[in-house]
Amino acid sequence: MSTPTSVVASARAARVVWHAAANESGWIEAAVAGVRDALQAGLAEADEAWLLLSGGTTPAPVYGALARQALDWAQVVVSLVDDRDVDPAATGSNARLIRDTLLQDRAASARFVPLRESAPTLDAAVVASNARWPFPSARATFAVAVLGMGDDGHTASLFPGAANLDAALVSREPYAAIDATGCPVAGAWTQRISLTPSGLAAARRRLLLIRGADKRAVLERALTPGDARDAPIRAAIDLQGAPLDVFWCP
Ligand SMILES: O=C(O)[C@H](O)[C@@H](O)[C@H](O)[C@H](O)COP(=O)(O)O
Repeated sequence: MSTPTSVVASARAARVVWHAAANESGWIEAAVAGVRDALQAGLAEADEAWLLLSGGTTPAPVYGALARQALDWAQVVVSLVDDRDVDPAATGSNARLIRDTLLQDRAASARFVPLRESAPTLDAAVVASNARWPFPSARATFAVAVLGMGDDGHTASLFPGAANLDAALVSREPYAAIDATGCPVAGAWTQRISLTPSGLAAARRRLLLIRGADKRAVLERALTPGDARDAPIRAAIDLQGAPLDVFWCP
């Protein structure tokens, strides 16, 4: 017997906690507090707390403010939710974004584990990242993942319409290669390495940073019944464990 639409919609809505701020400074403060609290919880139970970050144009001010937080950064491992198949010094590199924003100030003492640089080719980088994946672990916890979302409902580099999206959505590996050729929101960076829902499921906390009315509407639509292939953010919303903490401002 199929589940009534209203039940699916309310089930998804219950998997999201909204943290709406009136302005950018309030949004930054709330998001930084969310990440800091998740890292501190992770450090309270393990020697190492992992923080996986997304790229894009939205999170930089949050990462810059986070870098100034008084945390035991030497016990934090920073890695990526996804990256593009570009040189680490290129403007489109998420690794470069993290180096330029988060790995400064107090957070400079964190260990950084980039994705794309770990091997000569994208496919080899996916193999290396999956081989290196430490979770579950007795000494490290995947404390928090910071996600973004595009206007097409993608998160990480899980783009609707991507050739290998279906396989990535059901993969048991933490990372997958994504060919986002033909996906408008991917822009010039069509070849990607991305966390899969399996990889994201290992995170104790998952935070989504979005801004503006358009993205709020995209997320509200994603809370209605429908397939994650049409709005891959649904794969993050539907994960078991802690609900998705959404930090939004106009
Ligand atoms: O590599 C990337 O592009 C990101 O990891 C991606 O998941 C990003 O978070 C969204 O595309 C939102 O990007 P904006 O913040 O630029 O809208």
